[in-house]
Formats: sequence, structure tokens, C-alpha cells
Amino acid sequence: MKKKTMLDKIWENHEVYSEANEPSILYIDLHLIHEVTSAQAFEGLELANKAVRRPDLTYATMDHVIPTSPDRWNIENPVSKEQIEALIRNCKNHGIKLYDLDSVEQGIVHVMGPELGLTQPGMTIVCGDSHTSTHGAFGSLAFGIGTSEVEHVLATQCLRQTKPKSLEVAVTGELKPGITAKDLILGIIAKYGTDFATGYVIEYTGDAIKKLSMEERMTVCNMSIEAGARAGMIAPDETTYQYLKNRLYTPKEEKFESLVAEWKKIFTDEGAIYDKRVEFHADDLIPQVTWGTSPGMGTGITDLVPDPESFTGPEKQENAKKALHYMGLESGTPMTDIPVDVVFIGSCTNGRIEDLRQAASMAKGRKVAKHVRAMVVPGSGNVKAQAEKEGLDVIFKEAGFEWREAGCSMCLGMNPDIISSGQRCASTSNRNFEGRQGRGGRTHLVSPAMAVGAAVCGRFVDVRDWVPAQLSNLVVAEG
Ligand SMILES: CC(C)[C@H](C(=O)O)[C@@H](O)C(=O)O
Ligand code: SF4
Repeated sequence: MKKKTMLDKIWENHEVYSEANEPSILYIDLHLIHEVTSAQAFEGLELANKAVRRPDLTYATMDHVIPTSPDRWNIENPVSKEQIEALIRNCKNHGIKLYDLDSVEQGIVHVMGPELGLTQPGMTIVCGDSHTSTHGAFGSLAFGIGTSEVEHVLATQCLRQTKPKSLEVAVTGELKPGITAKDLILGIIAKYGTDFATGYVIEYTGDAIKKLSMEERMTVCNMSIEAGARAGMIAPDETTYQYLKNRLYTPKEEKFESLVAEWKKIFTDEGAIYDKRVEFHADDLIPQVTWGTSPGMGTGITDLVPDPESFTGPEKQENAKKALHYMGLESGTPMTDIPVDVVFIGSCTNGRIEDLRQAASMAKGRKVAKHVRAMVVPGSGNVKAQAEKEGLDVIFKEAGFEWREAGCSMCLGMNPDIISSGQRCASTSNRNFEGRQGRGGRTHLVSPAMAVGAAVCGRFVDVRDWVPAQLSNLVVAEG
């Protein structure tokens, strides 16, 4: 029998129609929607006089445009306000469950789905949002779609898709103390570039990956899209099942056990051939910081801002030159000499409870540097509530961080949380494009630990020098 990859298996389980040299039609198990990419889709649907085929497989949240201040229903921007109103209207008209700002379940779509147990192994999951790849951490095939595809899925619960190729990213060795899942994915993208996975679904394998918690796996899969991938995935295992047990939307007791039996079939057969394979050695990885305007323009904290001439080919050299100009950096500057004005801890990359625990363990008893504005934004209402139960909010506030309501916040300039032109931000998010956090703003991508280091010292520091033992074991028992 032909050996199959995990991608092959999930694909075959969902293919409702296929024809040679044509895209297949895939059945979609879970459709997540948010305010930015759904309004036009509903409009199209209504114009065509169609109903939502499976409102029971469609879940909505509000995350991108909402303020993260306590009065967050008070949306001043008229476009944002209309997007939120349209989402409320559309969900009501079509019988779709919406987690709005009054519910504790509301949050960034890629934090909320997994947390509620909506995201499960073996599923096909789509959302009009590129970072849908996050959900692949559970061994699902999860990818972002455009607004016209959102309409198609709403109408049919199916999607026309060409099967992507498979790419194994094998992570050998282990993450050393102080090195996080964020450093791992930034390191992989810095090494292989932002397009090495274009046209592929990445499957991350290796012991270092197996040892990651679910939340760390989500951080890795989240940024697969920044490597060009269609999706990222990790085979489900005990860690996955344990995480999903007793979540709001996972079945209970025997039903759960029989689902686990199904989930155990989702793995890549031994000897199956991926279309492409790369290896990454985790042993020598050090904390990562980006210096440029793409997630691949990154380096280790002990390095210097690179010389554009050190890149091969005129295009890469020109890109590096342009990026350094935008970022206001000179080559040869030690990364640890770069000062920061703003620190943002949050987003669907690093806004989960373990991220906040890690950040709090670093911030405890320390103070944010005087000239720095630092904020912590939980990825969901549930993350916020849990953090408050554990007293993490108090640690942050005492250290001088702002403690905000859940949302995408400063990850992208679509809501009031933005940085000003010329300001430099250490951010735990996933994109450092020009103007991403506000026009003229300069973004450096880092882990939550590195973000706290930058907040306290007012510049980037090597957090391995900071009680590394605290960082080596981040998972605190839930209280
Ligand atoms: C607004 C949305 C469509 C966008 C995405 O697709 O990723 C956003 O979430 C982002 O991170 O840039
Ligand atoms: S947190 Fe950032 S990356 Fe994630 S969905 Fe929101 S805007 Fe996109």
C-alpha cells in the first residue's frame, strides 16, 4: 500500500470531488469568521438569495478592529464600527454563533478556536485570515482563504482547492533554556527565507517538536505562512489529546475516547515521501530578533545588524539596504545596542496563557524602563481571566505594563493601538512589514521573554542571562 503523509490522509478524507488536472472540492469541517473579511461574503450570499449551508459549523468572533480599552464597544472609526455592526447582523440573520465583546470566550480567532476545542485533529479548517495555519498545530489542515472563498464556504461548506505539496521541516536537537518556540520559527525563517515553503504544507517533525506544548506548537504553526506555506501542521499526540480533553466543544468521556482513537490514525506513515525536506538544528539556536521589514530578516541577539553587502545577489542586497533605511539602523550595530520605545506582548502568535506566564516570570519584581510604553494584551477573554486568576495582571501592572482587553491590538494598525512614525517596537507578533503597527513604525519580532527584556532594559538584551531556569520550564500547573 502507498505510504501516505498526514496531508494525504486529511486531504483524502475530505475530497468530495476530484478530476485529473483540476482543483479538488474539499469538505470543510470548521469555518471561523471575523469582522474584517466576512461582510462582503455575506453580502454576496444575500444578493444570490442563498442561506448559510452549515451555520452549526461556523463560528464568529470580533478581534481585529476593536479597541482593547475597557470601553471597547465604543468604536470611533466609522469603517470599523460598520464592520462590527455587519458581523452582528450577519450572525443573527444566519444563526451563527458569535462571541462578541460581552462574552469571555471572545478573542483573536486563532486563540479562541483552539481554546474552545473547536479546532480538532484531522479537520479541515478555514478562515478569511492568513494565520489560520495556527490550527495546524493540532494535526488539522488549516489555511486562510479570501473573501470570495469565504462566501463559497458559507454557501456550500466546500471549497475548490489544488492540493499543495508536502514539505517536512525536521527539527533535530533540542531547544536550550531560554530559547522559545518563537525563536525556533524565527530561526527557521531567517535560515530558509520567506518563500522556501511557497506552494507547500509544512509538517514539523522531530523530538524538539514533540516536546513542545500545544501553545508552543501553535506559535510555530502560526508563522508557517511567513515562510510562504499554505499551512503548517504537527501530528497529534498525547499532548494534543490532553489539551483537548474537557474543552467546551470537545465531546466528553467515551465519545472523547472514541474520537481519540480516530485521531490516532492521523500521522505520516513511516517511509512516506515528502515532496521536499529541510532540517533545522535547534541545539545552537539563540534568542532571535528581526532587524528588517520581513520576518526572514532576523538574527541572533548576540549578532550585529548585518551589512547589506553580505547578502548574495543584487536583489537581496537592495532589499536589505531598503529595510535598514526604513528601520533606521546602521550595519555593524550590536543588536543589544538597539533601543526600543514600545513593547507589545500579545497577538495570535504569542498571546496565550503560557506566553503571559513566561512574560510574567520575567517581569516579576522588575520595572519597565522609564521611556518605554509597554503593554500586555491577552489573546482572548479566557486567557485574560486565567491570567488574572493567577495574579499575572498584578505582576505586569506593578512592573509598569498596561494590562488590556483581548484583541489583535498592536499586531496590526487596524484599531486604536498603534505606534507613531519613527517609533521602534519590540513585538511578539508575526509581521514586521513597513507600517504594520502604524505608519512609519518600526517593528522587531521577538519572543515574549525577549520583549520583557527589552521593556525593562529599554533595549534588546540576551534573556539567557536572566535566570534561565525560569524559562526552561514554562508550563505552570493551571490554578
Ligand atoms: C485582516 C486579515 C485579513 C489579516 C490576515 O489575513 O492575516 C490579518 O489578520 C493579518 O495578520 O494581517
Ligand atoms: S493577532 Fe495579528 S496576525 Fe493574528 S489574526 Fe490578529 S492581526 Fe492577524
